[in-house]
Amino acid sequence: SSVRAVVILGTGDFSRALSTRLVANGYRVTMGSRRPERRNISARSPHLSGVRVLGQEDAVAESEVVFLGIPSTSVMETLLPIKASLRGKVLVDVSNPEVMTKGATVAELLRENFPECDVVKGFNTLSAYSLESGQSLGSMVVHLASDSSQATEKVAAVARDIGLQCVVRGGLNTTRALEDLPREAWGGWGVPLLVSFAVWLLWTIYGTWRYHIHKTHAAERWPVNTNNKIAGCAAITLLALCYLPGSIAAIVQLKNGSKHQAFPRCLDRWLKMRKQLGLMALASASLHCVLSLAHISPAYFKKWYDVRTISIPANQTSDMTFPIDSRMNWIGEVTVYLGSIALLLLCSQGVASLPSVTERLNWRRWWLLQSVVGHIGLLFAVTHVAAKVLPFIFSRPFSTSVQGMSFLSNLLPSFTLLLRICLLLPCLGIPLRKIRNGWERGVDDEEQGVVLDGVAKEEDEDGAVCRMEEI
Ligand SMILES: NC(=O)C1=CN([C@@H]2O[C@H](COP(=O)(O)OP(=O)(O)OC[C@H]3O[C@@H](n4cnc5c(N)ncnc54)[C@H](OP(=O)(O)O)[C@@H]3O)[C@@H](O)[C@H]2O)C=CC1
Ligand SMILES: [Fe+3]
Repeated sequence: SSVRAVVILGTGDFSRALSTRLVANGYRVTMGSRRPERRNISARSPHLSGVRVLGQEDAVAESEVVFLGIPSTSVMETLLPIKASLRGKVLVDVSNPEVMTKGATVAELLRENFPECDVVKGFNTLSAYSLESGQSLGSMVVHLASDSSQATEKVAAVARDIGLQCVVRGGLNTTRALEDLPREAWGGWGVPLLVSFAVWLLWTIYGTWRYHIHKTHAAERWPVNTNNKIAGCAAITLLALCYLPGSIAAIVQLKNGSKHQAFPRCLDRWLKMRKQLGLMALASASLHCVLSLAHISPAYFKKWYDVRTISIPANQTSDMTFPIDSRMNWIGEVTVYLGSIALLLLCSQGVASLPSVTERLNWRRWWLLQSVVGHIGLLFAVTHVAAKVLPFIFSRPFSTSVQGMSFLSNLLPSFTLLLRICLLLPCLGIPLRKIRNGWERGVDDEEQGVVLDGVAKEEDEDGAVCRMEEI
Protein backbone atom coordinates (compact mmCIF):
# COMPACT_ATOMS: atom_id res chain seq x y z
CA SER A 1 0.00 0.00 0.00
CA SER A 2 1.11 3.56 -0.63
CA VAL A 3 -0.30 4.79 2.68
CA ARG A 4 1.95 3.65 5.50
CA ALA A 5 0.99 6.43 7.89
CA VAL A 6 -2.45 6.92 9.37
CA VAL A 7 -4.05 9.57 11.52
CA ILE A 8 -6.72 8.68 14.05
CA LEU A 9 -8.71 11.41 15.76
CA GLY A 10 -9.77 10.53 19.30
CA THR A 11 -7.89 8.46 21.84
CA GLY A 12 -10.79 6.25 22.98
CA ASP A 13 -11.40 2.53 22.81
CA PHE A 14 -11.82 2.33 19.07
CA SER A 15 -8.81 4.50 18.31
CA ARG A 16 -6.51 2.51 20.58
CA ALA A 17 -7.74 -0.83 19.22
CA LEU A 18 -7.20 0.25 15.62
CA SER A 19 -3.78 1.68 16.51
CA THR A 20 -2.72 -1.58 18.11
CA ARG A 21 -3.32 -3.44 14.89
CA LEU A 22 -1.83 -0.77 12.69
CA VAL A 23 1.35 -0.53 14.76
CA ALA A 24 1.66 -4.31 14.79
CA ASN A 25 1.61 -4.23 10.99
CA GLY A 26 4.26 -1.56 10.66
CA TYR A 27 2.16 1.56 10.28
CA ARG A 28 3.12 4.94 11.66
CA VAL A 29 0.13 6.11 13.70
CA THR A 30 -0.55 9.63 14.88
CA MET A 31 -3.50 10.29 17.17
CA GLY A 32 -5.29 13.61 17.40
CA SER A 33 -6.65 14.60 20.79
CA ARG A 34 -8.34 17.56 22.43
CA ARG A 35 -5.80 17.30 25.25
CA PRO A 36 -2.67 15.67 23.80
CA GLU A 37 -0.55 16.59 26.82
CA ARG A 38 -2.77 14.46 29.07
CA ARG A 39 -2.98 11.40 26.82
CA ASN A 40 0.15 9.38 27.41
CA ILE A 41 -0.94 6.66 25.00
CA SER A 42 2.36 4.84 24.72
CA ALA A 43 2.39 4.35 28.51
CA ARG A 44 -1.02 2.64 28.42
CA SER A 45 0.09 -0.36 26.46
CA PRO A 46 3.42 -1.69 25.21
CA HIS A 47 1.74 -2.30 21.83
CA LEU A 48 1.22 1.44 21.39
CA SER A 49 4.76 2.54 22.11
CA GLY A 50 5.35 4.15 18.72
CA VAL A 51 2.12 6.13 18.65
CA ARG A 52 2.37 9.92 18.85
CA VAL A 53 -0.42 12.05 20.23
CA LEU A 54 -0.76 15.58 18.86
CA GLY A 55 -3.42 18.24 18.84
CA GLN A 56 -6.13 17.50 16.30
CA GLU A 57 -4.98 20.08 13.78
CA ASP A 58 -1.32 19.07 13.98
CA ALA A 59 -2.18 15.40 13.77
CA VAL A 60 -4.12 15.55 10.49
CA ALA A 61 -1.05 16.89 8.73
CA GLU A 62 0.67 13.53 9.24
CA SER A 63 -1.29 11.45 6.73
CA GLU A 64 -3.88 11.75 4.01
CA VAL A 65 -6.02 9.06 5.65
CA VAL A 66 -7.82 10.30 8.77
CA PHE A 67 -9.94 7.92 10.84
CA LEU A 68 -12.59 9.67 12.95
CA GLY A 69 -12.55 7.69 16.20
CA ILE A 70 -14.70 10.25 17.97
CA PRO A 71 -18.36 10.17 19.01
CA SER A 72 -20.70 10.77 16.09
CA THR A 73 -22.25 13.73 17.89
CA SER A 74 -18.92 15.58 18.08
CA VAL A 75 -17.61 14.88 14.56
CA MET A 76 -18.81 18.21 13.15
CA GLU A 77 -17.73 20.37 16.09
CA THR A 78 -14.30 18.73 15.93
CA LEU A 79 -13.74 18.99 12.18
CA LEU A 80 -15.29 22.34 11.22
CA PRO A 81 -12.66 24.43 13.09
CA ILE A 82 -9.82 22.60 11.30
CA LYS A 83 -11.52 22.52 7.90
CA ALA A 84 -8.62 24.21 6.09
CA SER A 85 -6.08 21.60 7.13
CA LEU A 86 -8.38 18.75 6.03
CA ARG A 87 -8.30 19.73 2.36
CA GLY A 88 -7.62 16.70 0.12
CA LYS A 89 -7.81 14.18 2.98
CA VAL A 90 -9.68 10.90 3.06
CA LEU A 91 -12.03 11.07 6.07
CA VAL A 92 -13.02 7.67 7.42
CA ASP A 93 -16.26 7.83 9.39
CA VAL A 94 -16.38 4.82 11.73
CA SER A 95 -19.22 6.07 13.89
CA ASN A 96 -22.34 4.33 15.01
CA PRO A 97 -24.96 6.86 16.11
CA GLU A 98 -25.79 6.61 19.81
CA VAL A 99 -29.45 7.15 19.04
CA MET A 100 -31.29 6.53 15.81
CA THR A 101 -31.41 9.75 13.85
CA LYS A 102 -33.51 10.57 10.83
CA GLY A 103 -32.20 12.51 7.87
CA ALA A 104 -28.58 12.64 6.76
CA THR A 105 -25.99 10.32 8.27
CA VAL A 106 -22.67 11.62 9.59
CA ALA A 107 -21.01 10.49 6.36
CA GLU A 108 -23.55 12.38 4.28
CA LEU A 109 -23.09 15.49 6.42
CA LEU A 110 -19.34 15.21 5.95
CA ARG A 111 -19.73 15.01 2.17
CA GLU A 112 -21.90 18.12 2.27
CA ASN A 113 -19.63 20.14 4.55
CA PHE A 114 -16.24 18.98 3.29
CA PRO A 115 -16.48 18.92 -0.49
CA GLU A 116 -12.69 19.00 -0.74
CA CYS A 117 -12.36 15.74 1.18
CA ASP A 118 -13.18 12.19 0.18
CA VAL A 119 -15.47 10.51 2.69
CA VAL A 120 -15.41 6.78 3.37
CA LYS A 121 -17.82 5.12 5.79
CA GLY A 122 -16.78 1.84 7.32
CA PHE A 123 -15.31 -0.19 10.19
CA ASN A 124 -18.42 0.54 12.26
CA THR A 125 -19.52 -3.09 12.21
CA LEU A 126 -16.38 -4.18 14.09
CA SER A 127 -16.04 -3.97 17.82
CA ALA A 128 -12.99 -2.41 19.41
CA TYR A 129 -12.60 -5.60 21.40
CA SER A 130 -12.42 -7.95 18.42
CA LEU A 131 -10.16 -5.53 16.59
CA GLU A 132 -7.71 -5.50 19.46
CA SER A 133 -7.86 -9.14 20.48
CA GLY A 134 -8.33 -10.85 17.15
CA GLN A 135 -4.77 -10.48 15.91
CA SER A 136 -4.67 -13.98 14.51
CA LEU A 137 -8.12 -14.01 12.95
CA GLY A 138 -7.91 -13.03 9.32
CA SER A 139 -11.57 -13.32 8.65
CA MET A 140 -13.03 -10.16 10.16
CA VAL A 141 -15.00 -8.25 7.58
CA VAL A 142 -15.22 -4.49 7.19
CA HIS A 143 -17.89 -2.87 5.05
CA LEU A 144 -16.90 0.25 3.14
CA ALA A 145 -19.06 2.83 1.39
CA SER A 146 -17.84 5.87 -0.48
CA ASP A 147 -18.51 8.00 -3.55
CA SER A 148 -14.84 7.82 -4.48
CA SER A 149 -13.38 4.55 -5.64
CA GLN A 150 -9.79 5.80 -5.15
CA ALA A 151 -10.53 6.73 -1.55
CA THR A 152 -12.21 3.38 -0.99
CA GLU A 153 -9.16 1.62 -2.38
CA LYS A 154 -6.82 3.55 -0.06
CA VAL A 155 -8.85 2.60 3.01
CA ALA A 156 -9.35 -0.95 1.79
CA ALA A 157 -5.59 -1.31 1.37
CA VAL A 158 -5.07 -0.26 5.00
CA ALA A 159 -7.79 -2.69 6.13
CA ARG A 160 -6.28 -5.57 4.18
CA ASP A 161 -2.82 -4.76 5.55
CA ILE A 162 -4.09 -5.31 9.08
CA GLY A 163 -5.71 -8.61 8.17
CA LEU A 164 -9.29 -7.55 7.53
CA GLN A 165 -11.48 -8.48 4.59
CA CYS A 166 -13.31 -5.73 2.75
CA VAL A 167 -16.78 -5.64 1.35
CA VAL A 168 -17.36 -2.59 -0.82
CA ARG A 169 -20.98 -1.59 -0.56
CA GLY A 170 -21.48 1.34 -2.89
CA GLY A 171 -21.92 5.08 -2.46
CA LEU A 172 -22.45 7.20 0.63
CA ASN A 173 -26.21 7.00 0.18
CA THR A 174 -25.92 3.41 1.45
CA THR A 175 -24.48 4.53 4.79
CA ARG A 176 -27.82 4.39 6.57
CA ALA A 177 -27.98 0.68 5.86
CA LEU A 178 -24.38 0.32 7.05
CA GLU A 179 -25.23 2.00 10.33
CA ASP A 180 -28.20 -0.31 10.70
CA LEU A 181 -26.04 -3.43 10.36
CA PRO A 182 -24.78 -3.53 13.97
CA ARG A 183 -28.25 -2.55 15.14
CA GLU A 184 -29.74 -5.74 13.78
CA ALA A 185 -29.06 -7.25 17.15
CA TRP A 186 -31.46 -10.16 16.61
CA GLY A 187 -30.01 -10.96 13.17
CA GLY A 188 -32.81 -13.28 12.10
CA TRP A 189 -33.25 -14.74 15.58
CA GLY A 190 -36.28 -12.70 16.69
CA VAL A 191 -39.09 -14.87 15.34
CA PRO A 192 -37.33 -18.24 15.89
CA LEU A 193 -36.69 -17.29 19.52
CA LEU A 194 -40.33 -16.33 19.94
CA VAL A 195 -41.44 -19.61 18.36
CA SER A 196 -39.08 -21.58 20.63
CA PHE A 197 -40.34 -19.69 23.66
CA ALA A 198 -43.93 -20.48 22.67
CA VAL A 199 -43.11 -24.17 22.23
CA TRP A 200 -41.40 -24.29 25.63
CA LEU A 201 -44.26 -22.44 27.29
CA LEU A 202 -46.82 -24.80 25.82
CA TRP A 203 -45.00 -27.91 27.03
CA THR A 204 -44.28 -26.31 30.41
CA ILE A 205 -47.97 -25.64 30.96
CA TYR A 206 -48.99 -29.10 29.80
CA GLY A 207 -46.22 -30.89 31.72
CA THR A 208 -46.95 -29.03 34.93
CA TRP A 209 -50.65 -29.75 34.62
CA ARG A 210 -50.09 -33.39 33.75
CA TYR A 211 -47.64 -34.31 36.50
CA HIS A 212 -48.37 -31.89 39.29
CA ILE A 213 -52.11 -31.31 39.05
CA HIS A 214 -53.48 -34.33 37.23
CA LYS A 215 -50.98 -36.87 38.65
CA THR A 216 -49.96 -35.18 41.92
CA HIS A 217 -46.20 -35.60 41.65
CA ALA A 218 -44.40 -33.79 44.47
CA ALA A 219 -43.48 -30.20 43.62
CA GLU A 220 -39.79 -30.87 44.26
CA ARG A 221 -39.74 -33.12 41.19
CA TRP A 222 -40.53 -30.16 38.93
CA PRO A 223 -37.03 -28.70 38.35
CA VAL A 224 -35.36 -31.87 37.09
CA ASN A 225 -37.90 -34.63 36.52
CA THR A 226 -40.72 -32.62 34.99
CA ASN A 227 -38.44 -30.17 33.19
CA ASN A 228 -36.56 -33.06 31.65
CA LYS A 229 -39.76 -34.19 29.95
CA ILE A 230 -40.56 -30.62 28.96
CA ALA A 231 -37.10 -30.16 27.43
CA GLY A 232 -37.39 -33.42 25.50
CA CYS A 233 -40.81 -32.49 24.14
CA ALA A 234 -39.64 -28.99 23.20
CA ALA A 235 -36.56 -30.42 21.47
CA ILE A 236 -38.43 -32.86 19.28
CA THR A 237 -41.18 -30.34 18.49
CA LEU A 238 -38.60 -27.77 17.38
CA LEU A 239 -36.82 -30.43 15.34
CA ALA A 240 -40.06 -31.23 13.56
CA LEU A 241 -40.67 -27.52 12.94
CA CYS A 242 -37.22 -27.39 11.39
CA TYR A 243 -37.87 -30.17 8.87
CA LEU A 244 -41.57 -29.72 8.16
CA PRO A 245 -41.32 -26.61 5.93
CA GLY A 246 -38.95 -28.37 3.49
CA SER A 247 -41.57 -31.00 2.80
CA ILE A 248 -44.36 -28.46 2.59
CA ALA A 249 -42.27 -26.56 0.04
CA ALA A 250 -41.94 -29.77 -1.98
CA ILE A 251 -45.72 -30.23 -1.92
CA VAL A 252 -46.23 -26.64 -3.07
CA GLN A 253 -43.84 -27.26 -5.96
CA LEU A 254 -45.62 -30.46 -6.92
CA LYS A 255 -48.95 -28.64 -6.83
CA ASN A 256 -47.59 -25.73 -8.91
CA GLY A 257 -45.87 -28.14 -11.27
CA SER A 258 -42.93 -25.74 -11.27
CA LYS A 259 -40.16 -24.43 -9.08
CA HIS A 260 -40.26 -21.01 -10.63
CA GLN A 261 -43.13 -19.64 -8.56
CA ALA A 262 -42.59 -17.85 -5.28
CA PHE A 263 -43.64 -19.65 -2.11
CA PRO A 264 -46.34 -18.12 0.06
CA ARG A 265 -44.73 -15.45 2.25
CA CYS A 266 -45.15 -17.27 5.54
CA LEU A 267 -43.66 -20.48 4.13
CA ASP A 268 -40.75 -18.50 2.76
CA ARG A 269 -40.07 -16.98 6.18
CA TRP A 270 -40.45 -20.37 7.82
CA LEU A 271 -37.91 -21.89 5.42
CA LYS A 272 -35.46 -19.16 6.35
CA MET A 273 -35.84 -19.91 10.07
CA ARG A 274 -34.77 -23.54 9.84
CA LYS A 275 -31.21 -23.04 10.99
CA GLN A 276 -32.26 -21.16 14.10
CA LEU A 277 -35.04 -23.65 14.89
CA GLY A 278 -32.54 -26.49 14.50
CA LEU A 279 -30.11 -24.83 16.88
CA MET A 280 -32.87 -24.22 19.43
CA ALA A 281 -33.77 -27.92 19.09
CA LEU A 282 -30.13 -28.76 19.76
CA ALA A 283 -30.06 -26.53 22.84
CA SER A 284 -33.25 -28.13 24.18
CA ALA A 285 -32.00 -31.64 23.42
CA SER A 286 -28.72 -30.93 25.22
CA LEU A 287 -30.64 -29.77 28.29
CA HIS A 288 -32.80 -32.89 28.06
CA CYS A 289 -29.66 -35.02 27.95
CA VAL A 290 -28.03 -33.33 30.94
CA LEU A 291 -31.20 -33.49 33.02
CA SER A 292 -31.72 -37.15 32.09
CA LEU A 293 -28.19 -38.02 33.15
CA ALA A 294 -28.73 -36.18 36.41
CA HIS A 295 -31.57 -38.41 37.57
CA ILE A 296 -31.49 -41.60 35.60
CA SER A 297 -32.18 -44.28 38.21
CA PRO A 298 -34.81 -46.91 39.00
CA ALA A 299 -36.42 -44.45 41.39
CA TYR A 300 -37.44 -42.22 38.49
CA PHE A 301 -37.41 -44.53 35.46
CA LYS A 302 -39.08 -47.64 36.88
CA LYS A 303 -39.99 -49.08 33.51
CA TRP A 304 -36.41 -48.96 32.29
CA TYR A 305 -34.99 -51.15 35.04
CA ASP A 306 -35.25 -54.74 36.20
CA VAL A 307 -36.17 -53.92 39.74
CA ARG A 308 -34.85 -56.57 42.16
CA THR A 309 -36.79 -57.04 45.33
CA ILE A 310 -35.71 -58.83 48.49
CA SER A 311 -37.87 -60.43 51.12
CA ILE A 312 -36.68 -60.67 54.69
CA PRO A 313 -38.23 -63.43 56.79
CA ALA A 314 -40.19 -62.02 59.68
CA ASN A 315 -38.26 -63.97 62.32
CA GLN A 316 -34.77 -62.93 61.14
CA THR A 317 -32.35 -62.55 64.04
CA SER A 318 -28.82 -62.14 62.64
CA ASP A 319 -27.49 -59.46 60.22
CA MET A 320 -27.56 -60.28 56.53
CA THR A 321 -26.17 -58.44 53.46
CA PHE A 322 -28.17 -58.39 50.24
CA PRO A 323 -26.44 -57.43 47.00
CA ILE A 324 -28.95 -55.56 44.86
CA ASP A 325 -28.14 -54.66 41.32
CA SER A 326 -30.74 -53.07 39.17
CA ARG A 327 -29.67 -53.18 35.57
CA MET A 328 -31.46 -51.42 32.80
CA ASN A 329 -33.78 -53.61 30.81
CA TRP A 330 -33.79 -53.59 27.02
CA ILE A 331 -36.34 -50.79 26.82
CA GLY A 332 -34.12 -48.52 28.87
CA GLU A 333 -31.01 -49.42 26.95
CA VAL A 334 -32.62 -48.99 23.53
CA THR A 335 -34.24 -45.69 24.46
CA VAL A 336 -31.01 -44.21 25.80
CA TYR A 337 -29.09 -45.48 22.76
CA LEU A 338 -31.53 -43.99 20.25
CA GLY A 339 -31.61 -40.69 22.12
CA SER A 340 -27.82 -40.48 22.25
CA ILE A 341 -27.48 -41.06 18.51
CA ALA A 342 -30.16 -38.48 17.82
CA LEU A 343 -28.24 -35.95 19.93
CA LEU A 344 -24.98 -36.82 18.20
CA LEU A 345 -26.49 -36.26 14.75
CA LEU A 346 -28.09 -33.04 15.92
CA CYS A 347 -24.68 -31.87 17.15
CA SER A 348 -23.15 -32.51 13.74
CA GLN A 349 -25.88 -30.25 12.31
CA GLY A 350 -24.98 -27.62 14.86
CA VAL A 351 -21.31 -27.73 13.97
CA ALA A 352 -22.12 -27.58 10.26
CA SER A 353 -24.18 -24.46 10.83
CA LEU A 354 -21.20 -22.50 12.18
CA PRO A 355 -20.45 -19.92 9.48
CA SER A 356 -16.78 -20.89 9.33
CA VAL A 357 -17.75 -24.51 8.64
CA THR A 358 -20.68 -23.78 6.33
CA GLU A 359 -18.45 -21.63 4.14
CA ARG A 360 -16.14 -24.56 3.55
CA LEU A 361 -18.80 -27.12 2.59
CA ASN A 362 -19.62 -27.57 -1.06
CA TRP A 363 -23.33 -27.68 -1.73
CA ARG A 364 -23.51 -31.43 -1.98
CA ARG A 365 -21.91 -32.06 1.40
CA TRP A 366 -24.01 -29.34 2.90
CA TRP A 367 -27.14 -30.97 1.50
CA LEU A 368 -25.98 -34.37 2.78
CA LEU A 369 -25.47 -33.00 6.27
CA GLN A 370 -28.53 -30.79 6.52
CA SER A 371 -31.02 -32.99 4.73
CA VAL A 372 -29.89 -36.60 4.88
CA VAL A 373 -28.14 -36.61 8.25
CA GLY A 374 -30.81 -34.24 9.57
CA HIS A 375 -33.68 -36.56 8.68
CA ILE A 376 -31.82 -39.56 10.06
CA GLY A 377 -31.44 -37.56 13.29
CA LEU A 378 -35.17 -36.91 13.28
CA LEU A 379 -35.77 -40.64 12.72
CA PHE A 380 -33.64 -41.50 15.75
CA ALA A 381 -35.39 -38.87 17.84
CA VAL A 382 -38.83 -40.18 16.85
CA THR A 383 -37.89 -43.81 17.59
CA HIS A 384 -36.31 -42.70 20.88
CA VAL A 385 -39.64 -41.30 21.99
CA ALA A 386 -41.59 -44.17 20.47
CA ALA A 387 -39.48 -46.66 22.43
CA LYS A 388 -40.79 -45.05 25.58
CA VAL A 389 -44.43 -45.39 24.55
CA LEU A 390 -44.87 -48.43 22.31
CA PRO A 391 -43.88 -51.25 24.71
CA PHE A 392 -46.62 -50.14 27.11
CA ILE A 393 -49.30 -49.03 24.73
CA PHE A 394 -51.31 -52.23 25.06
CA SER A 395 -50.76 -52.78 28.75
CA ARG A 396 -52.65 -49.68 29.84
CA PRO A 397 -55.77 -47.82 28.76
CA PHE A 398 -55.27 -46.09 25.44
CA SER A 399 -56.54 -42.80 26.89
CA THR A 400 -53.67 -42.85 29.41
CA SER A 401 -51.09 -43.26 26.64
CA VAL A 402 -52.66 -40.52 24.58
CA GLN A 403 -52.36 -38.06 27.45
CA GLY A 404 -48.70 -38.88 27.97
CA MET A 405 -46.20 -36.22 26.94
CA SER A 406 -44.14 -38.71 24.97
CA PHE A 407 -47.09 -39.75 22.84
CA LEU A 408 -48.29 -36.21 22.22
CA SER A 409 -44.86 -34.79 21.50
CA ASN A 410 -44.20 -37.49 18.92
CA LEU A 411 -47.25 -36.74 16.74
CA LEU A 412 -45.86 -33.79 14.78
CA PRO A 413 -42.37 -35.31 14.32
CA SER A 414 -43.86 -38.62 13.13
CA PHE A 415 -46.05 -36.75 10.68
CA THR A 416 -43.02 -34.79 9.44
CA LEU A 417 -41.06 -37.96 8.94
CA LEU A 418 -43.96 -39.70 7.20
CA LEU A 419 -44.41 -36.77 4.85
CA ARG A 420 -40.73 -36.94 3.91
CA ILE A 421 -40.97 -40.71 3.32
CA CYS A 422 -44.01 -40.16 1.08
CA LEU A 423 -42.04 -37.61 -0.92
CA LEU A 424 -39.35 -40.23 -1.49
CA LEU A 425 -41.85 -42.66 -3.07
CA PRO A 426 -41.32 -42.85 -6.84
CA CYS A 427 -44.79 -41.52 -7.65
CA LEU A 428 -43.96 -38.24 -5.93
CA GLY A 429 -40.17 -38.35 -5.86
CA ILE A 430 -39.66 -38.56 -9.63
CA PRO A 431 -41.94 -35.64 -10.55
CA LEU A 432 -40.37 -33.64 -7.73
CA ARG A 433 -36.90 -34.29 -9.07
CA LYS A 434 -37.99 -33.25 -12.55
CA ILE A 435 -39.44 -30.04 -11.19
CA ARG A 436 -36.26 -29.30 -9.30
CA ASN A 437 -34.27 -29.86 -12.44
CA GLY A 438 -36.28 -27.08 -14.04
CA TRP A 439 -39.19 -28.94 -15.66
CA GLU A 440 -42.49 -27.05 -15.77
CA ARG A 441 -45.96 -28.47 -16.20
CA GLY A 442 -47.78 -27.16 -19.22
CA VAL A 443 -44.63 -26.37 -21.20
CA ASP A 444 -43.71 -28.53 -24.18
CA ASP A 445 -41.30 -31.20 -22.93
CA GLU A 446 -39.01 -31.05 -25.94
CA GLU A 447 -38.76 -27.31 -25.66
CA GLN A 448 -37.71 -27.68 -21.99
CA GLY A 449 -34.92 -30.07 -22.76
CA VAL A 450 -35.41 -31.74 -19.42
CA VAL A 451 -34.98 -35.48 -19.43
CA LEU A 452 -38.20 -37.06 -18.31
CA ASP A 453 -37.09 -40.05 -16.32
CA GLY A 454 -35.85 -37.68 -13.69
CA VAL A 455 -32.48 -39.36 -13.11
CA ALA A 456 -30.69 -38.67 -16.37
CA LYS A 457 -29.72 -35.21 -15.18
CA GLU A 458 -27.43 -36.77 -12.59
CA GLU A 459 -24.21 -36.10 -14.50
CA ASP A 460 -24.42 -32.34 -14.37
CA GLU A 461 -25.71 -32.22 -10.84
CA ASP A 462 -22.38 -31.37 -9.32
CA GLY A 463 -22.43 -28.12 -11.20
CA ALA A 464 -25.88 -27.18 -10.04
CA VAL A 465 -26.51 -24.73 -7.26
CA CYS A 466 -27.98 -25.94 -4.02
CA ARG A 467 -31.72 -25.76 -3.86
CA MET A 468 -32.85 -24.36 -0.54
CA GLU A 469 -36.16 -26.14 -0.44
CA GLU A 470 -34.58 -29.56 -0.84
CA ILE A 471 -33.42 -29.58 2.74
N1 LIG B 1 -15.88 1.08 20.68
C1 LIG B 1 -16.23 0.31 19.65
O1 LIG B 1 -16.28 -0.92 19.79
C2 LIG B 1 -16.56 0.92 18.33
C3 LIG B 1 -16.69 2.26 18.17
N2 LIG B 1 -17.01 2.81 16.95
C4 LIG B 1 -17.14 4.25 16.80
O2 LIG B 1 -15.91 4.86 17.07
C5 LIG B 1 -16.12 6.13 17.63
C6 LIG B 1 -15.35 6.23 18.94
O3 LIG B 1 -15.84 5.25 19.82
P1 LIG B 1 -15.10 4.85 21.16
O4 LIG B 1 -13.65 4.83 20.92
O5 LIG B 1 -15.75 3.66 21.68
O6 LIG B 1 -15.47 6.10 22.10
P2 LIG B 1 -14.65 6.64 23.36
O7 LIG B 1 -15.62 7.43 24.16
O8 LIG B 1 -13.90 5.55 24.00
O9 LIG B 1 -13.59 7.62 22.70
C7 LIG B 1 -13.97 8.76 22.00
C8 LIG B 1 -12.78 9.69 21.90
O10 LIG B 1 -13.14 10.76 21.07
C9 LIG B 1 -12.47 11.94 21.51
N3 LIG B 1 -13.40 13.06 21.50
C10 LIG B 1 -13.34 14.13 20.68
N4 LIG B 1 -14.35 14.98 20.89
C11 LIG B 1 -15.08 14.47 21.89
C12 LIG B 1 -16.25 14.89 22.58
N5 LIG B 1 -16.87 16.04 22.28
N6 LIG B 1 -16.71 14.12 23.59
C13 LIG B 1 -16.10 12.98 23.91
N7 LIG B 1 -14.99 12.52 23.26
C14 LIG B 1 -14.49 13.25 22.27
C15 LIG B 1 -11.90 11.65 22.88
O11 LIG B 1 -10.50 11.66 22.76
P3 LIG B 1 -9.66 12.92 23.36
O12 LIG B 1 -10.23 13.15 24.70
O13 LIG B 1 -8.25 12.45 23.38
O14 LIG B 1 -9.91 14.04 22.42
C16 LIG B 1 -12.38 10.27 23.22
O15 LIG B 1 -11.40 9.45 23.79
C17 LIG B 1 -17.62 6.28 17.82
O16 LIG B 1 -18.15 7.03 16.75
C18 LIG B 1 -18.12 4.88 17.74
O17 LIG B 1 -19.44 4.82 17.24
C19 LIG B 1 -17.19 2.00 15.87
C20 LIG B 1 -17.07 0.64 15.96
C21 LIG B 1 -16.77 -0.01 17.20
FE1 LIG C 1 -35.84 -38.41 25.76
